[in-house]
Amino acid sequence: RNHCWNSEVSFCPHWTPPPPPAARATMDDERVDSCSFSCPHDVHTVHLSLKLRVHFETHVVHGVVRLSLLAVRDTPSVVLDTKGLQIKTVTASNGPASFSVRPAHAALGSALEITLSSALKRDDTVEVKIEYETSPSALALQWLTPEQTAGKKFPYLFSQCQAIHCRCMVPCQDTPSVKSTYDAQVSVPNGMVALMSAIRDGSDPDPDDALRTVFKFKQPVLIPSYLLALVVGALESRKIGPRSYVWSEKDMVDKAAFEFAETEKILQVAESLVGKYVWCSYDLLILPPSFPYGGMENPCITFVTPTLIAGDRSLAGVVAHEIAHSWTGNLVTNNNWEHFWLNEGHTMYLERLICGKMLGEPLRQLEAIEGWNRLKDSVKVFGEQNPLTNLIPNLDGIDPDDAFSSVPYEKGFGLLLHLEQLLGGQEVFVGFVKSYIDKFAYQSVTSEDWKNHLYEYFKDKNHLLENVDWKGWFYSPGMPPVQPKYDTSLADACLKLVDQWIKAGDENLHAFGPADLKDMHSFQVIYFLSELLQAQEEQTPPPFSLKHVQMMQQAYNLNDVTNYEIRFRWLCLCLQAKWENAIPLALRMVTEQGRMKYIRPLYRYRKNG
Ligand SMILES: CC/C=C\C/C=C\C[C@@H](O)/C=C/C=C/C=C\[C@@H](O)CCCC(=O)O
Ligand SMILES: [Zn+2]
Repeated sequence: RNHCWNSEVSFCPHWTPPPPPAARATMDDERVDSCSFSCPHDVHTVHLSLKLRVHFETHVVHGVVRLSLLAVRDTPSVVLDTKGLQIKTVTASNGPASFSVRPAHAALGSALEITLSSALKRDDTVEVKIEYETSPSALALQWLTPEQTAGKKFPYLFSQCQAIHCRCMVPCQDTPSVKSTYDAQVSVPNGMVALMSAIRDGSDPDPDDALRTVFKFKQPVLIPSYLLALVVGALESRKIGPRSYVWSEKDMVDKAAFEFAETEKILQVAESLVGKYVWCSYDLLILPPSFPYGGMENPCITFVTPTLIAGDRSLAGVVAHEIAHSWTGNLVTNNNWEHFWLNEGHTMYLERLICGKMLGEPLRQLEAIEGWNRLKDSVKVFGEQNPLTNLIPNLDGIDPDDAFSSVPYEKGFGLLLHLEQLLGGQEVFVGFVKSYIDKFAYQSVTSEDWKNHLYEYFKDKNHLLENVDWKGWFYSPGMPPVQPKYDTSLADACLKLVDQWIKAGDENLHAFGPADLKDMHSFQVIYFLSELLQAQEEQTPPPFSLKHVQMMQQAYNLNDVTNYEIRFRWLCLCLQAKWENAIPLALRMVTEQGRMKYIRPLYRYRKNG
């Protein structure tokens, strides 16, 4: 049941990766990535070859990286991104090289400038080899002691490179405007397994240390640096489909295999919408509870939070999201982080299309309605005049982590749903999305590239596109200029129950009971609570009293619900109504897992008293 790592050495034996595109013409305008010091106008990293040794005793990764570089114009030097790295040696294949590490920027780290002995002419190639060490405080790397793991016997390490943390792990061009293939060898203590965002390519005893094992990987598909990923731990696997395994520590792996058993079906639905999956394998890694996100779309192995394990597969929508990223984000990539909505808005759109195909269109519509509430929450937290609520924000001098919110996801989705309704419906608009993916696959694009293709694809409907308030959608803060229309057939029952609760006086709260929710899908319960929260925060005075919350617990026993999406909204409602009994439950939720989507809002209630 637990396959031997080596027995899957050639997991994709007959798979030939797609040919990379012809190198895109050098960008005419000096479009820069304000989050990177590297110079994509000078050179492009075509391939990285990594040799990493993971040292748990010091929380350091020792690395040797060989960067294969292609000059896209004449240049005497190469500039890479680093953060907290100790650069030991730098050599170049075209002769002696010197290097200097520039003073550090708080968020962006330090530029590593490499001066070559002979300048590069356009189309020249050169290999630069760098020996370095990471810092124990590298933001990209989360180290766990054995006590912090489920098994308690081995330590654990996982990476999170999106958006600009790869530079803490490898000196590189840490910008999504550059895409490279990679191969890697990772040496770890015996008894532990290393996995990367790549195809597994076997493992061998470490020739330099009998107490270590070397795991090998290859990623022949072009990826941006933020999709480089590494995990090392006492990992086991279970096969869940012809091209998929789940990986986790022993105690979680069987539950994960059940929870994500529909992965292959989701992959096939996605392929039916937007074409062939080019990454060969699709595995899922269930991380320890401290993982800060619902999922991260690392190629070949999506990283997910254990909070998705609801026991009834009801939270697999995140897996649909991460699978969708195999096309939007990982194949067609935002050129820089100001165009992040291209990654996330299209992926939300595909995620909800998959939901509609698998669970029915009414549920896609309900997810869309709930998403509008998510967008309202983010606009409220940032402030409706905050330029970070623009769909395309200016990130000069801003750390992308500080700009992160539901805006690129839900304002981006809202624009695409609006265009679907404007331009002829779902089947028509999915045709555009597939055409956008086919045109820009393996490339990095801006919103201008996307918009030009939209106008080209719908050349007979440009009169409709001319009426779209592009400035309002792209470059204005706050809520969008237009709200899409929705099929409210599933939402209506939720809104009716909300209305009943809000209108019920304290004296007749006994009218409510478990039958109210019995026939509701979990998405409807989530939306019911979401709407109650909206009412609490939008109405003065808040319509939901402490008595209401206490009676709702009596009617529905939501304290015992384990579905994190429901539990999170319920505890927010309890804290909003200042029910002190909820405080220990909320403290348990913010300490037993690290997903920021849940932790940040719950702590805001503490701050607001
Ligand atoms: C305008 C913002 C521009 C760039 C931000 C990019 C990355 C921010 C960095 O914090 C990384 C984010 C990673 C997100 C990963 C998964 C999310 O899709 C899920 C988030 C919500 C959840 O937990 O489900
Ligand atoms: Zn995403």
